[in-house]
Amino acid sequence: AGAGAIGVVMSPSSPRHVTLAQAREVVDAARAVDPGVVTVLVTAELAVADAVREALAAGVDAVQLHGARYGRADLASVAAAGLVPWRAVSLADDPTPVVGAHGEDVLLLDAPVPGSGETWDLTLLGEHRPEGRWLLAGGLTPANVADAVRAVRPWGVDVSSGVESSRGVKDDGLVRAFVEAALAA
Ligand SMILES: O=C(O)c1ccccc1N[C@@H]1O[C@H](COP(=O)(O)O)[C@@H](O)[C@H]1O
Repeated sequence: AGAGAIGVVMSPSSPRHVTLAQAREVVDAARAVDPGVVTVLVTAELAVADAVREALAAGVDAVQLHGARYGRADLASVAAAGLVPWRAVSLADDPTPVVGAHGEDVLLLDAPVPGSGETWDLTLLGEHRPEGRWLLAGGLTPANVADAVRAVRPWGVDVSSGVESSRGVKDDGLVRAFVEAALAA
């Protein structure tokens, strides 16, 4: 649909959790369509050593670690394995977010519960809107993504629930509508 990156969720309690074989299949399929697409292993639960092992086996480019449980040492472990570290937090975890503050290449600002489809109050960012490579996430949909982009001007956006027909099932039309709205904003 024109997205610059795709994620495979490896977080056992998520309805989107995939096996290694499924992750490889998704990554290979995405690259067949767009060899330049960035592929990301997404987790809020795996120990970093497990996330790195699965990421290398799946052949992804980056690892997106969600939540305050992951710190600088975890992001360093990702980088040491030759993978690109992405840090994902809510403002409750990090009220004054700065890209790279924990060694991440990309910072993602999300609602408190990742993958919940819940929005959060973007005005809370106030004067602490990050600069550089940061992604906005949390309850984005084809209907609200343009307003959100115009409000806080992120480097990019990320979505999961808002492009699904039912929980855990992506909808091709919604994905296309989301990317179109985001790129036009
Ligand atoms: O989608 C999940 O189930 C998930 C599980 C564990 C960590 C992250 C997860 N998703 C990420 O959550 C945000 C926002 O999702 P939503 O659009 O609000 O549903 C996004 O970064 C997803 O990659």
